[in-house]
Amino acid sequence: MEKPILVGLLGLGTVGSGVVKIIENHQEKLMHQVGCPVKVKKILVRDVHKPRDVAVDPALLTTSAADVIDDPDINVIIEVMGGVEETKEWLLRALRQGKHVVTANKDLMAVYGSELLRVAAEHRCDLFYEASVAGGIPILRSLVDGLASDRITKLMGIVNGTTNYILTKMSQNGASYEAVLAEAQALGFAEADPTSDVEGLDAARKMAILARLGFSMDIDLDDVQVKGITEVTEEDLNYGKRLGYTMKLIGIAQRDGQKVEVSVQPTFLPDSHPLASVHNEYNAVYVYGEAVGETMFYGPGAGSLPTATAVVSDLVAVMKNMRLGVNGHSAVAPQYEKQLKAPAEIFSKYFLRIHVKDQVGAFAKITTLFSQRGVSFEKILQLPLKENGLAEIVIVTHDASQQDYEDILQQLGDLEIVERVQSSYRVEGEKR
Ligand SMILES: NC(=O)c1ccc[n+]([C@@H]2O[C@H](COP(=O)([O-])OP(=O)(O)OC[C@H]3O[C@@H](n4cnc5c(N)ncnc54)[C@H](O)[C@@H]3O)[C@@H](O)[C@H]2O)c1
Ligand SMILES: N[C@@H](CCO)C(=O)O
Repeated sequence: MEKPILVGLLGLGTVGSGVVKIIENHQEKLMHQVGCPVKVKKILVRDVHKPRDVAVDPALLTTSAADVIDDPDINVIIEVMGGVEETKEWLLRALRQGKHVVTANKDLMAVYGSELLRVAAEHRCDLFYEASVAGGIPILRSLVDGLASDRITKLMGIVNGTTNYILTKMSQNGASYEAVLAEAQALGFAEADPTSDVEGLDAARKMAILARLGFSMDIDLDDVQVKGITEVTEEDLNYGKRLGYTMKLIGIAQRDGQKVEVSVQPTFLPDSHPLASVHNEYNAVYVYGEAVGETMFYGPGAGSLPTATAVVSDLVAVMKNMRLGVNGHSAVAPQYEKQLKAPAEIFSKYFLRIHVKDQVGAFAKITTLFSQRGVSFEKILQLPLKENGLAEIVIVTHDASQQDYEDILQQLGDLEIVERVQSSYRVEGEKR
């Protein structure tokens, strides 16, 4: 029998347990694909005595990272422990010793991906990170290989399972935000600190990775405009329903000419849009290519086994490369210089909900602000409020530039008749 490929695992939590299960349960298939057995040789954990939901030989467990990273027999390091600074140092150490790396860590790849990929190439090592974006959906490989011949112009996706789970349950069952977040944590979708899920940062990291690959530009996390779902209310979701919209946390990366925009924000989509029917922890990424047109990739975006599938598929890719002797080509330097759009160059429709004093002429003052900027209304609702002398106005605009819209919002806030701006969201996915 051929010598086995030996794997070192960093982390044995939700994803790590799934990785161990898949490597054990699919041994025959892996063997068929790569022609030799695959064995987990060492696993880094924090507590060797902790009960686990996967059976592992206690002799494999260690609390010393060096036992895994510096083991000369280990060929591939699988990093599923999370963290950024220390994790980066450990992975650099592994790469410099000629070990291939597979990681599910978008926090790391969004910030240090370019550096890690460069060091991997210098040492003729593979560094794959399919699981870092959209869990079980093979979206990175689809962009890099499947759509390699096309020019991608837009990526639009639901790339965070936790927030999609929360928005789905809030809107379908009227469940409370806190209760559903706790459910998502119990189901293993949420990050150890779910702030990065609900405040949009997790999705922003994934969009930075997607945009970098899709547009072949050095997009940084700081280039992504981010807004999370913490301020989304039941009233907003209900108004959306009345207007035929579904609320989703949407990542958008769009290229017009040489200029790009990348953002993550709660967004209203028409109910008929394919992304509107992506529910619970499922993810989907819409990819528009100049030649291919529209494609959509759909699947589970989080969870133990779906994510582990992507990790182990990366492991298979590393092993196939090892057999062919072609490791170390996973990094392709960006082809284009990054050019970000200015706010005056970013266009969309907007949903706006404001509370105004129910007085003669109030509405005219509001419409004047919009018309001065050349922004027209597509839909308007006005309802009296229980609160004394106030009315609620809901507006959906036609296309407006982000610059014009932000200026209007600021001027609305200064109007004496406007009590408060309740909420404001981008509206996407309608024919322009
Ligand atoms: N859970 C998912 O659905 C999912 C999906 C895609 C990507 N990811 C990513 O995969 C990684 C792991 O996620 P998870 O959900 O399995 O997290 P987890 O918290 O369930 O597991 C991480 C494990 O690593 C261990 N660990 C962390 N630092 C360690 C250290 N210094 N030494 C020893 N052990 C350490 C923790 O004790 C924990 O058991 C993260 O980067 C996450 O963003 C998770
Ligand atoms: N917390 C992440 C895990 C998958 O990356 C999510 O909810 O999508």
